[in-house]
Amino acid sequence: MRQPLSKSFYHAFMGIVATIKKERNIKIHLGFMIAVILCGIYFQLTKTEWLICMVLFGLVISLELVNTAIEAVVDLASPDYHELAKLAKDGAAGAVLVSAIASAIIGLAIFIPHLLSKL
Ligand SMILES: Nc1ncnc2c1ncn2[C@@H]1O[C@H](COP(=O)(O)OP(=O)(O)OP(=O)(O)O)[C@@H](O)[C@H]1O
Repeated sequence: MRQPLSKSFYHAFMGIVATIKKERNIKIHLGFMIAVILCGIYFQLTKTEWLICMVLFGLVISLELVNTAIEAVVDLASPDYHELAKLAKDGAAGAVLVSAIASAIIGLAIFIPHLLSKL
């Protein structure tokens, strides 16, 4: 059944809120995000650098939301140990890890030159 667009947005927003409440990892990512924004303001990042940061924030947070959704579905479908459940959970967690490592490397490439220019 189709639901109004405003209701879809409401459910999507509540999904984000529920994940933030439930998952420790997304809180850590949000903490890093706030730290990067504060550092970005301090170092006066260029427009392109801000856009790159925004894409990376979106990527990591989105993957964390998908990871939590996969964990919930796996717990529902396979409460007992199963190799496929393990593959699904570990693969989803791996996707978050890959995006976080890539973001950290790109973040360092953006911030280190700004840091050096201040010395
Ligand atoms: N039903 C299952 N079958 C097989 N392995 C599982 C199952 N549930 C969890 N695991 C294994 O245990 C690991 C931890 O899962 P668990 O659900 O306890 O934590 P998590 O919710 O994935 O972790 P976090 O909340 O920190 O992201 C998984 O990555 C997976 O390797």
